[in-house]
Amino acid sequence: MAINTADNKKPNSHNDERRQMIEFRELSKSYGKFEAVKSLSLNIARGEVFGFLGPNGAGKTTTIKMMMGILVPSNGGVSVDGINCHDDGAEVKRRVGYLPDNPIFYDYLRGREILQFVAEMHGYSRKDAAMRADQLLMDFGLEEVTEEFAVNYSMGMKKKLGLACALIHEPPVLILDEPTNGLDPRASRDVQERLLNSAAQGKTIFLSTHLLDMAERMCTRVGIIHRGALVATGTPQEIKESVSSGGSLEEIFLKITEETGADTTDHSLSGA
Ligand SMILES: Nc1ncnc2c1ncn2[C@@H]1O[C@H](COP(=O)(O)OP(=O)(O)OP(=O)(O)O)[C@@H](O)[C@H]1O
Repeated sequence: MAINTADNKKPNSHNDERRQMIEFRELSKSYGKFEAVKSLSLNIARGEVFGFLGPNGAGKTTTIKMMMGILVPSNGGVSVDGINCHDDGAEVKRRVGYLPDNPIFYDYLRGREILQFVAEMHGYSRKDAAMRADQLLMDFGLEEVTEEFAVNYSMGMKKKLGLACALIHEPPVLILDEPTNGLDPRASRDVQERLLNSAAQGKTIFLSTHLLDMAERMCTRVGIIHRGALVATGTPQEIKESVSSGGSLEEIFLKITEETGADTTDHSLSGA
């Protein structure tokens, strides 16, 4: 089963083009003969919180790495705010805050130093970088570990520090790979609340996850990727209604990702 959408259409009016913040155009990636991402076409509008859902190995991280210019597409492309992610990675990074699945820091820099360093890399003066760092450390409840080396941070603290790094230059777009992976429920809830605050400020958020309850709580729209192909997009409610009435998103997700193994039926849901 595949649920397809009007996303696959190219924007055909000036208004459409201005509305879109992230545009995937037949984005594909092969590792040797293995197709990890298959002709992904999708538009994400400004201000959307888009959940990119998929089981292990579906192609989420590969897609995000192409968005960040870390991997070169085998075919097609992706742009952020009209800028091609492959051709002009530096411009894209000015507009995007990126949280990798496993954020890596210089182990022997302290939390405050890492944030200041990232802020200065984004062009803030030393004084402004220090102020931004202090503000974010407080926002994320890390004020008690500002002088601790990152090597000693727990997974939850590292994720929060990574998110603070992603937000430090106040980007309009956040691209987050499994933002709550490995967090305990309290830390996960903290991070989700922080992201909802960012969404309320009008940021466009593209996040990958396999946690369906989080997607349901946070996302204005979701896309399900399975074996490299986008098989469904729509609001969580639309997806639930399209497959069966009354089912949870988890049930739908299991159903879709089970059936798509053998079936490529198209199910159109919503426009971009
Ligand atoms: N460098 C690589 N070389 C070969 N195959 C790769 C490489 N990186 C990823 N793959 C394969 O591509 C597929 C997609 O991987 P990817 O990491 O994008 O999935 P994912 O959806 O992020 O999975 P997970 O939720 O487990 O992190 C997987 O089958 C993976 O084994």
